[in-house]
Amino acid sequence: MAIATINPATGTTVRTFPELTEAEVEQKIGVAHERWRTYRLTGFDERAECMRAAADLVEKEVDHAAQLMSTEMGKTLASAHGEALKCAHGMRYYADHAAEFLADEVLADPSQVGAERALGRYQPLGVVLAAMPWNFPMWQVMRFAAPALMAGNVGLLKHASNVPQCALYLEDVLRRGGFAEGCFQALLISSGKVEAILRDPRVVAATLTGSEPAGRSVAAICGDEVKHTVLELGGSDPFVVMPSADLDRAVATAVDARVQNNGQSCIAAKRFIVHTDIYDAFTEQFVARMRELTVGDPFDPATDVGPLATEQGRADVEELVDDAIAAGATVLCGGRRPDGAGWFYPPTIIADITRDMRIFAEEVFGPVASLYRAADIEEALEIANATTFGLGSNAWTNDKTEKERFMADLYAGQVFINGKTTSYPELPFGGVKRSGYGRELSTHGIREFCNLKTIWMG
Ligand SMILES: O=CCCC(=O)O
Repeated sequence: MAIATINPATGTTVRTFPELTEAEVEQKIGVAHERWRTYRLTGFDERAECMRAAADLVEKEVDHAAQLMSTEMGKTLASAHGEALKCAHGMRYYADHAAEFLADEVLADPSQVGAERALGRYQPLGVVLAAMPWNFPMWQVMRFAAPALMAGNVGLLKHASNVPQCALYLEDVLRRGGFAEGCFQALLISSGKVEAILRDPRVVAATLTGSEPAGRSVAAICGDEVKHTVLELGGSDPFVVMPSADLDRAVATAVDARVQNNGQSCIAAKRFIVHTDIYDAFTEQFVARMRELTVGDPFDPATDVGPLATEQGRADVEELVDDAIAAGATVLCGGRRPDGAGWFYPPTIIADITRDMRIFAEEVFGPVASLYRAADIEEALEIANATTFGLGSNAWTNDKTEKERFMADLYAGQVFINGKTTSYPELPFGGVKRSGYGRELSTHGIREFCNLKTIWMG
């Protein structure tokens, strides 16, 4: 795939970028490695000062940052604004808390291990490669970069090929914030160049947010090299609605959760599992609200749902929907692409899904909701967990016992009760099963790329 800004609302190529040569990549890895040798010795205060200065710049330049995101991948301008501000919040969060999260863990009674003093110390690992996706082109990167830099690591970014300007902006804003040359570099390369980087001894670890095949490939190479990885690989999140739920709130959140980011979020609710007693009432309102949404230009404030980010992405969504229809599923709204330019796809709800349909098992990365009827909580949980993914999950109920059941038995990295699954710097983020492993954000995210060194002094 060419490295280019292609406006998904029109399909026109706005700007292309030459791919780095192998020699240029080699030079950048060298710069990163050299930089790390001194950067690792800087203190938290110095790093925090740069991080806060960069956060100030992101806030000041929020309009520009948002414009880049909407142009490159089609999210609505309002959501792009929100994403840029979320980056600034995450940057400040780690600037404020890194020292506390990475403080020495001193053994209160060192005599237990025959020492005068014993402790665990978090030290940076070195040069880390981040392979990041286009769907949250700034937030996904910054939630790696902020903790990694605050911990004393340096970063190389292999961003998705359709968001090069976002990648270059982030490199630039961190440098202008005061991070020295080489602390964070964007590599404009195709995925074919990633293996050599992962195998380079100067690159010590990798984090990837993206597809399952991409994650498998990075994990296999890093496994071969015995290098640490964190993987966040999509999901097919369940959204269970029980009879005691506040139906209006559940429906409003269902719509928002499914069409957020034009339907392209790994933690978007994708499978709506509704108790039979309220199935008809929920469905009627859900369909009505999905139909009301305005699909169009992401720069128009009236737009709720912009285009899908890539032509291939829309073709993938269409293929899953068409496969379900051909096998007997019912389309309650949407289901057909509009005529005209751009990679638009309408908010869609599909019912009567059977387990042999691809849509039952695969992640739909577009504004398409799959609807299921459950006779009781056992069946709801069974359907919810009948997936190879395990990223986020949602349950709507006001019954105390049911809340406990969902917290205990939804097999996922995150369970949100009566609310939309959302990432927060303050909470761990990650999955189980084929949604990946390791955690981003919170205290856990910053520790992922640290060597917890045991120190024993006699
Ligand atoms: O696409 C993955 C989730 C992104 C987020 O909301 O943090």
